[in-house]
Amino acid sequence: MSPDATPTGAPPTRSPGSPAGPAAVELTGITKRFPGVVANSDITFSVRRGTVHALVGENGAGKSTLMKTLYGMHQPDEGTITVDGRQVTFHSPADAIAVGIGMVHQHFMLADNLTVWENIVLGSEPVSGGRLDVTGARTKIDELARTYGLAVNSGALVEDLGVGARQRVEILKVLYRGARILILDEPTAVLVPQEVDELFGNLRELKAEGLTIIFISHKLDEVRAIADEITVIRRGTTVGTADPKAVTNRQLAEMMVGSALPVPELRESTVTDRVVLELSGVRVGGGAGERDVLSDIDLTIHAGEVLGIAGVEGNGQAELVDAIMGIRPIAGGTIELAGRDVGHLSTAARREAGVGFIPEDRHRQGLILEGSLWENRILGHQTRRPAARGWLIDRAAAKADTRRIVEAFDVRTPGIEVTATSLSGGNQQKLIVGREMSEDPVLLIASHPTRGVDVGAQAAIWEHLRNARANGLAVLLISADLEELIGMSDRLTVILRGRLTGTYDPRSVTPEQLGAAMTGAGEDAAAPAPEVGQ
Ligand SMILES: Nc1ncnc2c1ncn2[C@@H]1O[C@H](COP(=O)(O)OP(=O)(O)OP(=O)(O)O)[C@@H](O)[C@H]1O
Repeated sequence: MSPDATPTGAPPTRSPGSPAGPAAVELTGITKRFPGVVANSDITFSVRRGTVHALVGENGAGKSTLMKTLYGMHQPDEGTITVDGRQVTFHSPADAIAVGIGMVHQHFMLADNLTVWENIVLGSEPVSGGRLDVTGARTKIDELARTYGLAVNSGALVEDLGVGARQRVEILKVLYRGARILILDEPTAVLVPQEVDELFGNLRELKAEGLTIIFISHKLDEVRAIADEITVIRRGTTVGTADPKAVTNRQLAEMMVGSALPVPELRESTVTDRVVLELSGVRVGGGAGERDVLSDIDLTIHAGEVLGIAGVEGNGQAELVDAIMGIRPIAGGTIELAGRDVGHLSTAARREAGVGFIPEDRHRQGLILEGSLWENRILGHQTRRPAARGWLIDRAAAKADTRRIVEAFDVRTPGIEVTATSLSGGNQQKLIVGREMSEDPVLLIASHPTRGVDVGAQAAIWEHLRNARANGLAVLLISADLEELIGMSDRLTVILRGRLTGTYDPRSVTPEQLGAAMTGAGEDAAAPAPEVGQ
């Protein structure tokens, strides 16, 4: 450990590079530079065979870069990679796959309109006698699924699967290619608690079969629950390796960012009686012959109020957000913003009326990845100040405001001319949150606002939300992180199969009760919350 990284109440650490058992992976002296940034600087990282090894560190610390190097997506400028005792040089992921390394990315890469087995074999189709060996492929997949307890129906269409099942398909896909070393990039970010338990069960089975798992995560409780060892990186360098049984969250957070762990909490109520958003009887159709994806949605949010929505992914939250933002048409009901019917306005007109939007998928809806940071600043806000001057884009003002956001939201970047794609995931998220909270929106639709950000940045985003709420912002908060939902909401509701199924008081509800309501098991337990601010 470097002396400046020594946290107070130093956690038990081992110097990196001296694992007890045989190493499956040994990275030595890895340095990787990008223009203006040293993403990895002389990193040493060692993973014992048959263990689960977590990699933690603040946003932009260099975790993904290191894993992409191990997976052959980047070539290191310096350093060596050793897999199972043999030094290797990768020119592409195909080379990494050939020695048994597989990577499951945060953004799933499955084709929705294909079946599970088709997705799994895609790119390495088995051929027998010049023809696609469907039976052979399916038998092999079913065997893998059984061996590792990865329950999926290989004949199902991927579009019909929930997030947890999709992730199992991604894992099966890398196992099918013979991976013995699995890299998982923030695998639990999109999962609800029950799914996290299932995933951890799967990881234990994989480990029991001798596989090695490396995973990146910002969720320190989970890291301590599943990992055999934890390596912390900070500003591109290895800080140390910790024993999860002996280290606390606080010590880990201090190793990562040099600050204590934040807790989401709202403190005093700021809820007013001024209604900002009102949905009455909103219905969204599911397409020809399909049942509605949203039915009878009644919902009110006041100025100064955060309404949290809990739900297992795929229960209508994406459609609800799309309906409010005008991305999807409504088939019935009304949507009023500050008393004005906006239900049939375009997305641009709704934004113009003061709606900020932090989308669930920052790559598809939040950013132009190849655009510069300042161009991304004006994305979706082209007609508004500071970017607009009459019909023209005011570049100087847009750039100045981008610099302000970078500063205020601590976006770690060498400048505002770099492309969004060159930012780390967490820093991309901070840029979006900063953009959407600028221009004083009256309503903020926030889908997973702190997904993928480190504990320090999470605390900063919560603080920005709290301040804006105190100034009268109404927030619709959707999050898979129940602690965040409970801590940051004035009122909570659960979405289940396209309906809102009860209101909960965040001051008394437990994550377990919410979890039960999310799966439909706790419908009876729905206790009406005192109507806040009405
Ligand atoms: N393709 C790229 N081009 C330029 N810079 C890059 C590129 N990829 C990463 N970087 C930079 O390298 C540094 C490390 O980024 P990396 O994505 O590895 O961080 P991370 O630890 O995975 O962060 P997060 O937790 O936010 O995902 C950051 O400063 C990032 O901006």
